[in-house]
Parts: sequence; C-alpha cells; structure tokens
Amino acid sequence: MSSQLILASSSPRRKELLSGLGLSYVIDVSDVDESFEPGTSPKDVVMMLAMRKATAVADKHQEGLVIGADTIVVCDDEILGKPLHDEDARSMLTKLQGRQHQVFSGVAIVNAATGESKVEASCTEVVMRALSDEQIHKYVQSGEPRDKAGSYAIQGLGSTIVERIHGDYFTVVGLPLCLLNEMLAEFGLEVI
Ligand SMILES: Cc1cn([C@H]2C[C@H](O)[C@@H](COP(=O)(O)OP(=O)(O)OP(=O)(O)O)O2)c(=O)[nH]c1=O
Repeated sequence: MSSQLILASSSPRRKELLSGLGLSYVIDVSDVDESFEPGTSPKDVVMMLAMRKATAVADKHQEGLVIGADTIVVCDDEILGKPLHDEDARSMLTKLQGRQHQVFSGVAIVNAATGESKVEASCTEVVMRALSDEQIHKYVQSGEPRDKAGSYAIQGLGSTIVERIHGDYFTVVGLPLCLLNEMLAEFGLEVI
C-alpha cells in the first residue's frame, strides 16, 4: 500500500505514539470546532470529533490516509475535556481524586482519495488515588495538566496518581494503538 499516512493532530503524545509503530507519516492539522450537543454520549463525542479532525484535513489532500483522534474523561456522566485554566484543572482533579472514571478515545481514518472512512472508539477505566488539596496544587503547578483531557497525564508525573487502570493504556494517553492497527489493516496497511 503506497498511500501516504497523515496524522491530523497537534498532540505531541499522538505523534510520539504513532512514531513508535515505525510508519512514516506527515502531520497536517486543521482547526476544527470541538463543540458538541449536550446529552451526546461520550462514545459518540469522541467518534464525532475524531472524524471532524480527520475529515477537515482530508479535504485539503488529493490522497493519503488521514488519522484523527479525540480523547475525553468522563466522571459521573460529566464530560471533562482540557482545562481552560489552572483553577479548572484544580476542580477537575478534586472531582477525579480517590475514585474511578472513564477515558474515551475515538479514532477516525479517512481515505482522502476516495472519501472512504472508518471511526471507532475505545474506553478505559482509571482509578485515581486520593489526593490532598496540597498535592493537587503541586501537580497543577507542574504545568502538566494544562493541555490534557481531565487535567492529568498518565504518561508523565500523573503516573504517580493513577492507582490502576482496566483497559488499554494507550486509550488514556490519547491514541489506542491496537485499535488503530486494526483499522489501518482494513485500509490495507499492515503494520506487522
Ligand atoms: C487523560 C490523558 C489525556 N492526555 C491528552 C491526550 C490529548 O492530547 C489530550 C486530549 O485532547 P484532544 O482534544 O483529544 O487532543 P489535542 O487537542 O491535544 O490534539 P489534536 O486535537 O490536535 O489531536 O489529552 C494525555 O496526554 N494523557 C492522559 O493521561
């Protein structure tokens, strides 16, 4: 399969994860509206946004397989995206500490030449350990929560506050690699 791979993401995590598969790819990003109708299910939100990101980039290309992804955290049916500011991060972490929540990641692939597309989602349960206000303050001060859904990064300093997970680790980081591999295979691109 000679089709070029295009990652429609500005996330350094997704770039790092895709690079780990040893595939050559380019990055191209389009600004998309990340809003959604209240009441939309978390799975539908991440699939819709992943597809929006992939389609916006595919529209600019004659050919290539375009990958888009989206990640959200869900706690008590509330969808938590990236924090707007440090106070928002503090309030998300206060809600998440000492209990279980879900992380949903959606992946979309669009063939820019044919318009053929596929979209899937994956969900992982995460248990965060109890944190004092001081510990939350210190973590927020580190700056790490800033551009992360739910205001933490399991792959960074946040590894010290995640007690356990049930499900795929890469879904939490932002790009479910096993699922992506399956989807790429459906487009004729075999990773291994
Ligand atoms: C929960 C969690 C999220 N995240 C990150 C992954 C995503 O980058 C981010 C969720 O925001 P997204 O809106 O999914 O992605 P993004 O804005 O960073 O990048 P783009 O839309 O261009 O693809 O949260 C982590 O890095 N670690 C974690 O443990």
